[in-house]
Amino acid sequence: MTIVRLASTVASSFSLPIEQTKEGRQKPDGLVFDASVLQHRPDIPKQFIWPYGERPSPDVPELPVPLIDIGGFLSGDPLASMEASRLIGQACREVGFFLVVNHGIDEGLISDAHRYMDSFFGLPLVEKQRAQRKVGEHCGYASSFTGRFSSKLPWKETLSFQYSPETSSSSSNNIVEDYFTNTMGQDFRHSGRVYQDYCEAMSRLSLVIMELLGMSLGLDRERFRGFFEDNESIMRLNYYPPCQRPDQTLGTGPHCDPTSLTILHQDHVGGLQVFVDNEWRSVTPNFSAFVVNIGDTFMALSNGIYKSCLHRAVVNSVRPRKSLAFFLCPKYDKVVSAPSELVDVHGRPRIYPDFTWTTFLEFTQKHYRADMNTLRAFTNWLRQNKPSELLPE
Ligand SMILES: C=C1C[C@]23C[C@@]1(O)CC[C@H]2[C@]1(C)CCC[C@@](C)(C(=O)O)[C@H]1[C@@H]3C(=O)O
Ligand SMILES: O=C(O)CCC(=O)C(=O)O
Ligand SMILES: [Fe+2]
Repeated sequence: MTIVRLASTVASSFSLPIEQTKEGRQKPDGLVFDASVLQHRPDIPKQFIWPYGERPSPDVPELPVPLIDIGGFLSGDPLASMEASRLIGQACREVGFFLVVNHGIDEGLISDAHRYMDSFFGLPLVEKQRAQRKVGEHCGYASSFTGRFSSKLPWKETLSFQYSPETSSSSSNNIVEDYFTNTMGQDFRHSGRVYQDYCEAMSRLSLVIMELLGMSLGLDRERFRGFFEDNESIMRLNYYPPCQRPDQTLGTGPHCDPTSLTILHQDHVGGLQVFVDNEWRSVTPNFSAFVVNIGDTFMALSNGIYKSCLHRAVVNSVRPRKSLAFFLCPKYDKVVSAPSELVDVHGRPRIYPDFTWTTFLEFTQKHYRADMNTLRAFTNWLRQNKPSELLPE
């Protein structure tokens, strides 16, 4: 048995809601992902070994991801805005992934956000565990998800935290900065500030993209912007340590994001792959661009017109890889329901039942491990369970 390190206080406090409900498995042994040890091991623990059919292939062709220049839209140029929304519409109907350039976000802020990831993930495991993610919660430090799943573990460590912007009805907030100091101590005030600023920039950018998405669907540009203005989003720092058997494992398994819109920034290493036309394709790193993709919640909001696309991340044996993922999510109790303008056009009925992000998030944390079928499984689950406040009889 390959137990790398037993940390009884942490491991024994885990329960396995997802594995128990979905696959009926038992609690796994006390495997704890200590990257400083595991990254050098020529044999990897069996829980990280993925089945043959799901392992990464060595030569993956590059995906030509559409490059959307939003500089003209930001400066109010009507022709450039129409062109940007047309290209976004095309990308979202076809694949659901695109790159955004000329976004106006300070490169220094992006570099700092990457740099402070090195500081956090470079800490000894016990220190990172001060921010340990608890069972059933989606925020905090997670290493390989040993507490939630017993097989096909992802080769990564993550730190996730909540972000919601200051709105006219909320008092000024330092939600991210406070999270860092409350969980990690005063020494983390500066990194907390960097991620607070980064989240604010991401939230603003996501609202701009929401305007373009609305326009591209023939709606008022304020429609989706207004819906997400009071977003309750998730920021996630993904750190993928080197792995001596990158051919046997995955950094993040195949999934569609259950969230609404993801704005990802990957470092120079590379590892993001998207499943298009029945094959995996890699997305080449571009430091001056953000990779944007539609998530399941926006797919439902667009009545299935825009696609949430399957993707994953692979690891390598030499260099750690970092990515910053901002997951735009609606305010928890807002009802996600496609606007009537997108229903019954071109013979397309309303495809998804109404739901709230609270219910969908809970589904992914307690009942279902996000994969390529999350939205369909959630829809079926909703129809069977019928939360009375959400579904008509
Ligand atoms: C709501 C969420 C669940 C996951 C994080 C996220 O904020 C968005 C995507 C989800 C995830 C990344 C999809 C792949 C599987 C997963 C377990 C992971 O590898 O991290 C997912 C996240 C989760 O914590 O359930
Ligand atoms: O690290 C990456 O490139 C992708 C990560 C991802 O898909 C996710 O966190 O949802
Ligand atoms: Fe993802």
